[in-house]
Amino acid sequence: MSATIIDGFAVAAGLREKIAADAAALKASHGVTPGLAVVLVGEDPASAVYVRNKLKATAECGLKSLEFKLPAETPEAEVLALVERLNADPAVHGILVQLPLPKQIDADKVLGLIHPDKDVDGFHPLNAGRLSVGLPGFVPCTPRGSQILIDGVTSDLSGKHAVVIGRSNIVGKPMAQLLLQKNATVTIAHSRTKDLPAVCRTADVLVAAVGRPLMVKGDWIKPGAIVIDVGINRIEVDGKGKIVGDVDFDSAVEVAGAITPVPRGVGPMTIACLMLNTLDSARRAVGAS
Ligand SMILES: NC(=O)C1=CN([C@@H]2O[C@H](COP(=O)(O)OP(=O)(O)OC[C@H]3O[C@@H](n4cnc5c(N)ncnc54)[C@H](OP(=O)(O)O)[C@@H]3O)[C@@H](O)[C@H]2O)C=CC1
Ligand SMILES: Nc1nc(=O)c2c([nH]1)NC[C@@H]1CN(c3ccc(C(=O)N[C@@H](CCC(=O)O)C(=O)O)cc3)C=[N+]21
Ligand SMILES: [Mg+2]
Repeated sequence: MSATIIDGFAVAAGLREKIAADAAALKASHGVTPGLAVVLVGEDPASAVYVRNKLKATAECGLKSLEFKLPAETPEAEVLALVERLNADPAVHGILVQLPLPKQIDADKVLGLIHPDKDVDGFHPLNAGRLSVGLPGFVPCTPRGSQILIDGVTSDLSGKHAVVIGRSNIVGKPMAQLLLQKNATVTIAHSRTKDLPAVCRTADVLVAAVGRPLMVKGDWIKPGAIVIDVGINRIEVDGKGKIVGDVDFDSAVEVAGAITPVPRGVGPMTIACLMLNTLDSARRAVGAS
């Protein structure tokens, strides 16, 4: 038996179409175009791909994007000043500071300065707190997009065991919060977890957000489980660069019930949810929601 392959690329395209229609309606009713500011410090080649995909998606959805490319050696104070300027700019509804930041810059300081009402990444501690206590706020894009894909293949997570591998503030922890809201029984695994394969084998839903290429093997997976592969890893195969996930897709697809590929799985959903958060932010700013 081979798993259903979850087409994140297609789901994301559908989402972008809906966002484009809603953005056009907001423009007609309130004369406002949702604006997203992306701040990129340094020349990380992986970041460049994401930034390019974001620009494409904003154009497709009829959103305005403002790009700020700063040299790698930019002092922290300058990044903080830019964030303050964007906080004060009424044409900017969303601010995204691409991570990782160069080492002279304290990421927590920068993320904490982004106005929580413009925090479309959902990384500000206020939005993280809101998610954890069940108040409305911005939900981080990757977990939000992953949850949409999970909802597409199962309507009831109640009492199901969900295992999230990874406990980062940007993926693992908020993913666990969303699954908990759906009444799943949630386990968060990480680098100190003992016998990770055995823990994974008990998962009805397995989310891998680790950053270790092809780590999760087919024999770690419970037959029929939903497998969401968040990992984006660049590796060399026969001297050629290739992107793979944290899941060994070829062995996992034989065991899982449904699985996301990499690329064209979670990645495009992250970007679509960023557009969604930016649209939501603009709606709130003009009192249209
Ligand atoms: N598709 C998308 O849109 C996105 C993809 N990504 C990708 O997702 C992956 C995870 O990203 P991110 O959360 O930022 O990564 P982090 O490096 O911040 O976190 C990785 C987590 O994995 C855990 N971990 C590391 N090694 C192991 C191991 N051998 N066994 C079990 N757990 C382990 C770490 O544990 P500990 O806490 O103990 O160190 C940590 O909690 C990356 O590949 C990244 O590129 C990220 C964001 C968006
Ligand atoms: N402040 C901040 N917010 C982020 O959301 C953020 C970040 N920093 N830093 C880096 C990670 C990673 N990330 C991805 C976004 C899109 C794809 C994506 O479009 N992936 C496509 C193409 C992959 C490719 O060709 O490289 C796919 O999986 O099909 C992947 C990964 C967002 N991140
Ligand atoms: Mg993907």
